[in-house]
Amino acid sequence: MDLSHPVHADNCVLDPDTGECWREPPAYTYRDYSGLLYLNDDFKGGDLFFTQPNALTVTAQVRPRCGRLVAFSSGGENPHGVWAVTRGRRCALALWHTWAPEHREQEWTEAKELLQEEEEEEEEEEEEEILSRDLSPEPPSHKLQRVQDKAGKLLRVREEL
Ligand SMILES: O=C(O)CCC(=O)C(=O)O
Ligand SMILES: [Fe+2]
Repeated sequence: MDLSHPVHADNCVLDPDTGECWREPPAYTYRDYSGLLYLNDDFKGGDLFFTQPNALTVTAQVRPRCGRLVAFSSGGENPHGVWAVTRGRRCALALWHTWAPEHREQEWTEAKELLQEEEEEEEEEEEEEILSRDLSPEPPSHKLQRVQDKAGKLLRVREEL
């Protein structure tokens, strides 16, 4: 087989003899999802293909087209390679997504914290409002009870007195 990119998995070391894929260095073990964005199609050969863990049996093939994006999970379940480019130049942008917290972007963390703060403030305001209603001189016709639902969101359950 003449290949531009040998068969591999993106986050583990593939052993085609056993079909196992070792999630250890030198593999980029923190990769969770892979994306390939193709930037041109004026070349010959260079199709992306997926195989079974034996690295031989081709299960799917994708022709790069300008603007085509291929996405797949990065593990041993997706061994893939690239056939030889026989004419022209093939341009592609490889992208990887990780859930690993140590690779989290600082801005992402900050935005998440800001949103969390805002949510907590809103909850506090709501709580104060409910308390002040309960303390009002007129006898309340309803008692508001707060219940924490599974997703952690606050639900108000009106309980008739
Ligand atoms: O260029 C492609 O189609 C595949 C590249 C790839 O598999 C990789 O960079 O890990
Ligand atoms: Fe890859």
